[in-house]
Amino acid sequence: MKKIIITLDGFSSCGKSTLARQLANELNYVFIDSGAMYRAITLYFLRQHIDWQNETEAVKALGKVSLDFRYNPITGNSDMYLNDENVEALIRDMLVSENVSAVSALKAVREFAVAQQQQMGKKKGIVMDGRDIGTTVFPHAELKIFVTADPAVRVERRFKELFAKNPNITIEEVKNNLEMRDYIDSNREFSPLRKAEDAIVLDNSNLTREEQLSLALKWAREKIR
Ligand SMILES: Nc1ncnc2c1ncn2[C@@H]1O[C@H](COP(=O)(O)OP(=O)(O)O)[C@@H](O)[C@H]1O
Ligand SMILES: Nc1ccn([C@@H]2O[C@H](COP(=O)(O)OP(=O)(O)O)[C@@H](O)[C@H]2O)c(=O)n1
Repeated sequence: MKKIIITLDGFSSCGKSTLARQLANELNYVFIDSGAMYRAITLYFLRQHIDWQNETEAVKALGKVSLDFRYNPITGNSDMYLNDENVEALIRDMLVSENVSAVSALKAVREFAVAQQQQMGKKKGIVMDGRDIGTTVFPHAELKIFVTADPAVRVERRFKELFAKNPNITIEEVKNNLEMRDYIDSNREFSPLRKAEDAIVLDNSNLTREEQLSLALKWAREKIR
């Protein structure tokens, strides 16, 4: 059967990874959470105290970063590995969330991540979510979805998720982080978050996970046919 590339882009916490994972499972495709790669790079920079505004230092540090996704048989998902260490939980930390958009705005970081993402899509049969997947990484993808949801709904969803892991987190903290990242991601010079012209908009503010999947699957099957 014909294999395609499916891209999902959009603001923070609107359900992109959830939908991308669901789609990949249904279609037996590879799912790549591109945000995890930017988060892992950020974790490395923070740990090594890299002055990332210094381009030479950032490029040198990137030379020591090795990223890969490995299947986790317990969760059934793929975990992010940074230099052979499973960092899946660590990269969801608030400290990483506070710095990831600044790191992701750097030209050297984008070139580093995008080249690897394009390589992963060579054989097609892939669902990738992020901010610039339909615009920069795979501009010729067969199906592009721009996921969106009401800002208050997005804050509530992310808060619920983070609160389950850390009851000290406040809704204000989550809201501020989402607003800050959305602003930086949309206004940066290289590969800002944009809806690709040929992307379909999916507003899931009032959709269940099952409803969003069935809509997206319908679009995917129309393209695969
Ligand atoms: N349709 C939905 N209804 C309710 N919660 C959802 C829905 N889709 C995703 N979520 C939840 O919202 C949160 C953010 O989803 P996620 O997929 O991580 O978003 P993104 O990848 O866009 O940042 C997660 O806790 C996820 O389980
Ligand atoms: N393709 C991508 C994916 C993520 N990112 C950056 O990485 C951050 C974290 O991405 P993420 O997908 O994990 O974000 P959320 O799931 O928290 O919304 C984003 O806020 C962007 O700054 C990016 O620049 N380009």
